[in-house]
Amino acid sequence: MSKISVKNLELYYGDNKALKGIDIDIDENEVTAFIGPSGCGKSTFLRTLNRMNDLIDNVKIKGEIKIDGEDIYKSDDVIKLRTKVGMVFQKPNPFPMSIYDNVAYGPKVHGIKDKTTLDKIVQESLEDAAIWNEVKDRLRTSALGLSGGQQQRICIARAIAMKPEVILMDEPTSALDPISTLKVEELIQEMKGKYTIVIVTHNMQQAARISDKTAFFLSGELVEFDDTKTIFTNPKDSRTEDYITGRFG
Ligand SMILES: Nc1ncnc2c1ncn2[C@@H]1O[C@H](COP(=O)(O)OP(=O)(O)OP(=O)(O)O)[C@@H](O)[C@H]1O
Repeated sequence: MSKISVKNLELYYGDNKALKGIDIDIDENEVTAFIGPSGCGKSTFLRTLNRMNDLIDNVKIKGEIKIDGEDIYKSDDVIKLRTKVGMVFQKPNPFPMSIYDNVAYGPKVHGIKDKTTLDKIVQESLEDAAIWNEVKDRLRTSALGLSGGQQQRICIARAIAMKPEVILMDEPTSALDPISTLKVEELIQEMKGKYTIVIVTHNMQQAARISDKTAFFLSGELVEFDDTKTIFTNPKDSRTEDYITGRFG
């Protein structure tokens, strides 16, 4: 079933047309990967899905994005949208506070004060982010003392604590070493089924390993979107084939 439905989406930064009419349906509880060369609009498109581009000056957006049938640009409740559609960034960016407070932060801002409830949310989120066992004895120490890979899983736990339905990830492993990358990839695999995950990656092997569907972007256009297996073994468009075989990009 499609969770996110995008029709003829165009985005301009000033006069620069960065997205040129994107049409895509993203299925629920799957991992969808966005690939393509630098500057093709992957991150821009990802950010439209929870209106992060609203924060950038001079951005104009046309077209339609529906999540669960609701046009997200027609609603004024951006806070509600960003609760439903969480985000994990390229560089792990934990807040300079304890591990516990990082994860409890969002729920607290949303008015949850009861300690037992917060304890439960923190534990469940850290468990879901596959990092509970590594940090359960040091919840009150600073998240900044963790390794980069652990910090990224704390950031994923922080996103999970808001009980999102969709999680957007912008190159979540590009700043991590291979072992941490593997852990985050395994985590993404475990998370699907429960969450709709959309991930931008420069790493084609990663897209092939973890995603169900892959979208290939080029110069602001969505060139091809299909099952990951098809994209990597039998693409229909010659530009997709050129890219995945390393002929450019
Ligand atoms: N904040 C911004 N202001 C103006 N132009 C921008 C901004 N962000 C991106 N762009 C432009 O939009 C186009 C698409 O950029 P975007 O970052 O979405 O591509 P990308 O595929 O994610 O690239 P990369 O893989 O290098 O991150 C580029 O031409 C870029 O210069």
